[in-house]
Amino acid sequence: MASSPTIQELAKEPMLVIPERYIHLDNEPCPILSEDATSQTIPTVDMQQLLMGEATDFQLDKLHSICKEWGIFQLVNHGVSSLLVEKLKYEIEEFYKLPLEEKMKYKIQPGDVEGYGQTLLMRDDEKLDWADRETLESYISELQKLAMTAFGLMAKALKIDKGEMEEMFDDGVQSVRMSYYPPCPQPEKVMGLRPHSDATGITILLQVNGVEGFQIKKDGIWIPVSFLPDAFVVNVGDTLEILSNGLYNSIEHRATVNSVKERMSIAMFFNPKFEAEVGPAASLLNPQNPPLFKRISTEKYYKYFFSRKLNGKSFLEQMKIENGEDDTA
Ligand SMILES: O=C(O)CCC(=O)C(=O)O
Ligand SMILES: [Fe+2]
Repeated sequence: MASSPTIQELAKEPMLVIPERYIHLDNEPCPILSEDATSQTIPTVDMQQLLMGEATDFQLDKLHSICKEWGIFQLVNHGVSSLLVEKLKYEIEEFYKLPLEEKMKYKIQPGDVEGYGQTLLMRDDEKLDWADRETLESYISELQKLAMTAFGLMAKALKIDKGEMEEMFDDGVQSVRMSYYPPCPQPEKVMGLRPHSDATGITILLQVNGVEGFQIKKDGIWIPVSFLPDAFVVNVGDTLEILSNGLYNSIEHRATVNSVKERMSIAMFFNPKFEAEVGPAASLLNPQNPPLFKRISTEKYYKYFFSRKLNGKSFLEQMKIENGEDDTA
């Protein structure tokens, strides 16, 4: 989608009616909240408490039930320096303020996955230069440590072999999506980011400029999420739902826009490593608990990952074993 990097530019034109191309006719109840969708607070997980010896069992049980029932939480006391986070937010905001010509220097090239435009940024590529490189690099490495700690705790909570989690996610593939959602004169007709679940293990989301718009679908209802100051929003992705054999919930979510203020977010995705296989953890399976999902190579998984259109929980649907039959063998 390298051809449409200009939603930000488009939004600068005086406009009362939005171009057809951006109108979502298939919107489930329009992204503007219905009257009864009160803002609920998603559960909070305190990393410091989790890592404290005595509290561990209680905290782990709490983490476990949150991942099962919600698949999403605010992570506080996460240990990432707030100075670093504030610096990153500032630099992202400054980047989007640059004139188009400047931003276009970072334009995504055909065949590339990184750059200014509508796509993902991948790590480990020397051309990364959006925000000050050092800030983004430090943020990525801090979040990588945090994600590995979270995976370790989840393995404990799931009572699976730690090795099984590590096998899938240690030295895994990370990707980043920075999103800029301009204000829109008809916010009820468009979608910032359409409903989807993340194909990741976990995603760590940071809201950049304090403007809200992130919503989750819980028990069939869209719920707006208010970000706590200094918190990350962490969500379970499809591969963790699969690894946990359906115990953990890869939550469906979307981003809405408003008519007044632009919104920015940065999502870091932690995916399985290339050599791994995606499937339920063997240590969870037994005759009473048969696999609910197929096991596939990450090669197949990534083929899907890069070709997919965001569409609800369609990947998980595809991965489900119907009638106990595994047709991937
Ligand atoms: O911008 C947001 O708040 C959501 C981003 C998101 O869900 C994604 O990038 O997958
Ligand atoms: Fe997402």
